[in-house]
Amino acid sequence: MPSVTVTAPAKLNLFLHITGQRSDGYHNLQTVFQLLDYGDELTLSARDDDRIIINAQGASLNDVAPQDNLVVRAAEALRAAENVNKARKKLGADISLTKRVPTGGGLGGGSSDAASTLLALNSLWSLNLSTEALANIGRKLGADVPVFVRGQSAWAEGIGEELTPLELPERWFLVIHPSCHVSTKVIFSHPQLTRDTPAITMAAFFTGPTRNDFENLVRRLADPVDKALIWLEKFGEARMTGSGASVFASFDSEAQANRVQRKVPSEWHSFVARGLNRSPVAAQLEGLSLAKDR
Ligand SMILES: C[C@](O)(CO)[C@H](O)COP(=O)(O)OP(=O)(O)OC[C@H]1O[C@@H](n2ccc(N)nc2=O)[C@H](O)[C@@H]1O
Ligand SMILES: Nc1ncnc2c1ncn2[C@@H]1O[C@H](COP(=O)(O)OP(=O)(O)OP(=O)(O)O)[C@@H](O)[C@H]1O
Repeated sequence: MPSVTVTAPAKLNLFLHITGQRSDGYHNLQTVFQLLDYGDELTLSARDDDRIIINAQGASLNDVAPQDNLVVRAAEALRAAENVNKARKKLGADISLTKRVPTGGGLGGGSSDAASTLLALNSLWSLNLSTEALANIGRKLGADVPVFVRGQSAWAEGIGEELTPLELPERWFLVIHPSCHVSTKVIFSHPQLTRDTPAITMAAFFTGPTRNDFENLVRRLADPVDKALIWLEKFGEARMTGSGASVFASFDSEAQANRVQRKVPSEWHSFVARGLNRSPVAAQLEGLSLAKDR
């Protein structure tokens, strides 16, 4: 059975404005997704029966049952999709997941795992679904899945699914995950969340002031996030990503980011990553297509 190893890159939200709330409760946003060269790793192979078996290793997935893992939910959603010919063959897979991205960190780790699973199984199962079809399946698993399916850093509007690819300047990021978890659902439904930031243009992102609308609220609710931001602000402009709890600052070079990382207090998890305009997943899957053609 052919197998393939793919990355599931993490993301940062370089800014995040909440511009309104829809009648279904979801919030309209403006954000820039910056993909990172740091992520989880998945190795997948097709099975000749219809079982989907996950073997997850690494940090912080202890409380997630296998059937709730976004990897398994993505595989099941893919084979249940309308445009998949179910009569053709058994669609099963063995999937091993190595987690590196802190869970619930605003780094999109679970969403990226789901997207990489959709992309890899589309190829391994020879389904030939379009990127558009995969992004639509992904959207039902999480608002952040489509950007990872499309695989490019992007300007996003709507609930995060209206994407315009961006070429961002090359930067290095120091990301700190203070040891606390912020629930996306809880923070989105908080009565004190700012939900009426006026929309800006894409050009204003590059030139004007922006912020993360969750940040002030999360700082008040989660002391470790406040402490991490105060610490990181000594070295540059520090900001929270997504709905928290991770915070980041950007640097011109890897050496500068590494120098600051060496000073990070030991109670916080941290990593240094380069910003990517393109996800490595498409290139990783090209190798699989070539092997299948041989
Ligand atoms: C904060 C961000 O990470 C920014 O990139 C995303 O908007 C969140 O994306 P996500 O983690 O994939 O979130 P989902 O799993 O889709 O949603 C979790 C919960 O957050 C709320 N939610 C999410 C996205 C959104 N635009 N508005 C919302 O109100 C909903 O109550 C939803 O039930
Ligand atoms: N493979 C997975 N990796 C991480 N979390 C998973 C996975 N499968 C299910 N989950 C569940 O999804 C929740 C969200 O995880 P994730 O790491 O994507 O959050 P996040 O980084 O805050 O995401 P976002 O920035 O999209 O809000 C976790 O708390 C966990 O219970």
